[in-house]
Amino acid sequence: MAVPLRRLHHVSLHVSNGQKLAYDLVSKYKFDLFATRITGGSRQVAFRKGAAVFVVNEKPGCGEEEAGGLDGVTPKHPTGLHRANAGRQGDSSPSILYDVHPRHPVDSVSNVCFEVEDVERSFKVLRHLGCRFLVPPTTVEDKDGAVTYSVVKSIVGNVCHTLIDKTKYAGSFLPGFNVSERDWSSEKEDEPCPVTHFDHLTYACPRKSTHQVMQWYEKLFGFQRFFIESNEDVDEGFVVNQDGVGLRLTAMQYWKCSEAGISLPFADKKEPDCKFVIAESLPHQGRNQVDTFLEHHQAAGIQHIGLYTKNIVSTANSMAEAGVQFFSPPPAYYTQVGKRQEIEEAGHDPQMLSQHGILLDTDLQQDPSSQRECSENKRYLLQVFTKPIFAEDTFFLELIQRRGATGFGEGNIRALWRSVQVYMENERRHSDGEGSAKTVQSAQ
Ligand SMILES: O=C(O)C(=O)Cc1ccc(O)cc1
Ligand SMILES: [Fe+2]
Repeated sequence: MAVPLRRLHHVSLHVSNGQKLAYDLVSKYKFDLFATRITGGSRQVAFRKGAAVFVVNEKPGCGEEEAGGLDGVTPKHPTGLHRANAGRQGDSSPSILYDVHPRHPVDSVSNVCFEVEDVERSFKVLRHLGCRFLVPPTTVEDKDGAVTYSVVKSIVGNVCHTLIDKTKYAGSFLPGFNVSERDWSSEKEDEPCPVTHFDHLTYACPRKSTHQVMQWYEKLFGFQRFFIESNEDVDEGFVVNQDGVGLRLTAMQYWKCSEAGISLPFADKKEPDCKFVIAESLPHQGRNQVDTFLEHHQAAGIQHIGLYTKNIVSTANSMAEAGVQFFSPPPAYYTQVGKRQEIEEAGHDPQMLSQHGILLDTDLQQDPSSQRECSENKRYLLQVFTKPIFAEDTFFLELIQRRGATGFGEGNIRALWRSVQVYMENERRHSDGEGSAKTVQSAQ
């Protein structure tokens, strides 16, 4: 039996320069810094935008090992599964909570933390199914109650999952963190960046690994296949093989309220949570974004995260004004007769979309269940992709606004790839000219 997931709680990043990323997340991507945990051994800082929460962990200095990251938890308690009060500041405080210090050589987004019903039980079930745990069930307390967590290695590269049970915790984030006083629940009406949650998370994986990854998530966490396109082949997935793009995409999702019928205080009906996309490259198609990621990241892993926004134009505008760089397709994209009409029929202005490289794809599938909200029965989605956010050409963010369309647009993927190629070509020319070894930097 799979372990049911309640919801995605946060995504954590491990970087060498936490201050730089904190600055970028707040000043450029408009996230709010809302919780910190700063000890002698580490800095953990949490940022939120709606329900999208990132925890940035600064990598400890050289020489510290993975086990050192758990200091005080596993080594001192090799058999005991509980360790109360670890969150209280003091000598016994572990250097990192709710995660491990990875030994990954480059900055990486490596932990997706899920809330589960029962961490002890999940641990037993998953261990029985062959999972490797980096942290056994561990309890952390503060004045607002207790949280139990455990960290399991996933089948994808350096990705881990923290499983967390917050049912006995009344605080607003996690024990051990100092949370700022502001009321984060209220949503501002005139919010220029209305990002509400993580829409999807995309893994870059080696060729032919998709089935194994899908099976792992199905068997262990009850994920279900989600067809990106109605005529998608079950085995082949959604294949984009045109214009020099050679990608195989397969998507899966889970439900916030599990099949087991658990009643949740925050979700009274079943609804899909964040989708997971597995991307692998097709052979003999030349370079592509997935291979670039695998090379620079030195492992399979989280290639990008789609942030759901209610207004992509305003979100992209305000992020761009603050210095975020987006990939833009060639200007001809917005003047092609078909695309221009498609954009206008969707009620958008091609000129506005072109300013920041926003792409639009219309979904022509017939699915009466989601046509209500769309004009003229057309479902579409708008996407825009940022340039990589770390020093290496690896992880990037995406903004996505959906109008009925639940999948991903093939046209958008091809347009994105063209933009990346133009960008890489310019970078190459630039670095050849300047004799610099630098690859991609999000600039400013
Ligand atoms: O379209 C999307 O948002 C996806 O997430 C699919 C995808 C996967 C990998 C790429 O390199 C580009 C696009
Ligand atoms: Fe995406």
